[in-house]
Amino acid sequence: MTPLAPNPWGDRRRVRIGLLGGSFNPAHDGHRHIAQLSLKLLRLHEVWLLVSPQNPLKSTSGMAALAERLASAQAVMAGNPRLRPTTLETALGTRYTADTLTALAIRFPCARFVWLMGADNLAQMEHWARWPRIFRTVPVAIFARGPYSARTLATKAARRFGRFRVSPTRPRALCAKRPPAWAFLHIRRHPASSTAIRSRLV
Ligand SMILES: Nc1ncnc2c1ncn2[C@@H]1O[C@H](COP(=O)(O)OP(=O)(O)OP(=O)(O)O)[C@@H](O)[C@H]1O
Ligand SMILES: O=C(O)c1ccc[n+]([C@@H]2O[C@H](COP(=O)([O-])O)[C@@H](O)[C@H]2O)c1
Repeated sequence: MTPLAPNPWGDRRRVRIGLLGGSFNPAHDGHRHIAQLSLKLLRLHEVWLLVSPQNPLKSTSGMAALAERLASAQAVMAGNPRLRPTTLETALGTRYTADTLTALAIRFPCARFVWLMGADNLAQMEHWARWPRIFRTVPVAIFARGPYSARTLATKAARRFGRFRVSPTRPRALCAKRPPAWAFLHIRRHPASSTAIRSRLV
């Protein structure tokens, strides 16, 4: 994909795109698991992986180069052209998710975006820059992960937008919802984590 082509679809269809932001340091099967489930459960046309130039809340120490993390995402997503690793945040010059979503909405007016993330990220989202704007810009799908699920539903972000939570039994309706709208999806959990992979490498 040419990341900043004005309209990759060339028509006025509202294409449904899931955005999976991450460090991908490195990418793993847990990422592929939720990306594939997103295509299916949310009826998405594509998932774009946004390989982050640098998570503002993570240390730069031990963070592999962007090109290396992109290559790992390409390797893990290989074989499914609807799962697209990108460096869109670098191209857009954005670092914070709230800014990325605003920039993408302007750049791709024919797309309907939905933000995808694991339950661990919902738990720390209250520390993200201008995080309520994320909920007001796009629908959000949160995937069960490890031990986080029960605990995250009690966190600040979940409570603040609690009344906008939609039923997880109809996830495909999420994309068409006007934000704020979010769903917690009780999927089969996948145990993979980049931290565990890195610890095996040293
Ligand atoms: N096994 C998994 N199950 C569900 N969601 C996951 C899983 N692994 C990663 N994610 C989600 O994918 C996104 C990107 O994750 P990230 O690249 O930080 O991987 P990670 O394994 O969480 O990394 P690290 O261990 O370095 O924090 C985040 O929203 C994260 O919650
Ligand atoms: O916008 C922020 O303040 C912010 C703070 C922490 C994480 N994020 C985003 O959350 C996504 C997941 O990050 P990570 O490092 O947990 O894979 C990724 O797209 C980051 O850019 C965003």
